Amino acid sequence: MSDVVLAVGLMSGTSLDGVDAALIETDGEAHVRPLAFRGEPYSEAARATLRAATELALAFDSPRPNPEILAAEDLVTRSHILAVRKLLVDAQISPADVAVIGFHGQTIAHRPDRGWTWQIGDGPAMAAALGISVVNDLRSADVAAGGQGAPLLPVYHRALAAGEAKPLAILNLGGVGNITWIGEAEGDLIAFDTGPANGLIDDWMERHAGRPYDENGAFAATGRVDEAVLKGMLANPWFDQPPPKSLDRSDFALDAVAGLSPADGATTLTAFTALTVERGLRLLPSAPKRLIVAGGGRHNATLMAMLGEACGLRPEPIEALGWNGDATEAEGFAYMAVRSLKGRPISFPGTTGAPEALAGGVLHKAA
Ligand SMILES: Nc1ncnc2c1ncn2[C@@H]1O[C@H](COP(=O)(O)OP(=O)(O)OP(=O)(O)O)[C@@H](O)[C@H]1O
Ligand SMILES: CC(=O)N[C@H]1[C@@H]2OC[C@@H](O2)[C@@H](O)[C@@H]1O[C@H](C)C(=O)O
Repeated sequence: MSDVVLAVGLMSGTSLDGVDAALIETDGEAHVRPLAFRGEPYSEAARATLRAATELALAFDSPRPNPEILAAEDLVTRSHILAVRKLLVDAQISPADVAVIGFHGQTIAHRPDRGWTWQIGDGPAMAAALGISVVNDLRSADVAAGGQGAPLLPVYHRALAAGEAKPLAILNLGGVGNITWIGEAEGDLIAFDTGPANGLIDDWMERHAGRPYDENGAFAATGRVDEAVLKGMLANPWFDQPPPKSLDRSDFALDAVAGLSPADGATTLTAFTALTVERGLRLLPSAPKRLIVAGGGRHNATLMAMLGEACGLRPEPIEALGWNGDATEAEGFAYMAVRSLKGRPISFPGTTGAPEALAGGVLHKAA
């Protein structure tokens, strides 16, 4: 295992909750050893800046320079640089010992249908500030080749699940949900976005409860599911559309639940998320033996209970496999950066709909 290196991965997800930074030791293949993790929450002001940038970017026909977006990018870059510095101090690792940083950046608009996806974050500035090579823009090559540009985590999920019984499903419940199905045969990898995961719940909580999210699902536990509203939301033909498919955080809205009480709205949206996953499971080649859950949504007890009921499969937090579900995404981008350095693929026909297995990412070398 001579080519095992130290790599940092950085993710700022669609929930705009903060920067996740992970340090792993990996060869970009089967060897993965998580070493350290830090989550750095964004301030309210930072969240507002990022939210404004996403609203602006979504209205664009294609990515182009804009002062507000450049200011948001500067914020993203500086927050991530700080997160890496703190992570390395915690881990007592010198920057000189880190081979590469996988810098996902902040998705401000995801429009594969228009031929682009846009993650902000200045790779060259980060490489210069930290003296470590940076791989960013991990989705664009896939979209340019006709893929969805997402989800990218499946290649990491496959490495994590190497020793587990198959078929296995790994569900990521972030702002948006995505699922990875790993089959028994080599190369059996299917993945797609399932729908909004916590995104709509967070929006509802912010608007009707003055809180950024429904901690442990306590609020949703107090309401009732409005079956008629839920049925209407699930009638969206997107859920039956076969993969590949991916979403922008804003592709679903709160209109359908607008007339409900705050508690019933939270409960109905939580049930909606659970049932979108059940719809996703129907699109898989075969039923998984286990449903492993990563991402912040695994902390929502009401959502996890509803998932179990909807899917007929007990959802297990990814900790059941010995991994830290708060760190999985950031670790995944560290792993992908190492693969990128080696020219190894990070997206596949079964995951993003890429025409063939594709490498991705843009390298910015440390000076
Ligand atoms: N204790 C908790 N109880 C309920 N929900 C929680 C809890 N902790 C986190 N969450 C939910 O998880 C979300 C964050 O999850 P995560 O960090 O996985 O998303 P993300 O990475 O930003 O999104 P994406 O994966 O779509 O890019 C929060 O916005 C919140 O809704
Ligand atoms: C465009 C974009 O940033 N998509 C995210 C988002 O958040 C979850 C889901 O939607 C997934 O497709 C993706 O992130 C994960 C990390 C992925 O690419 O696997």
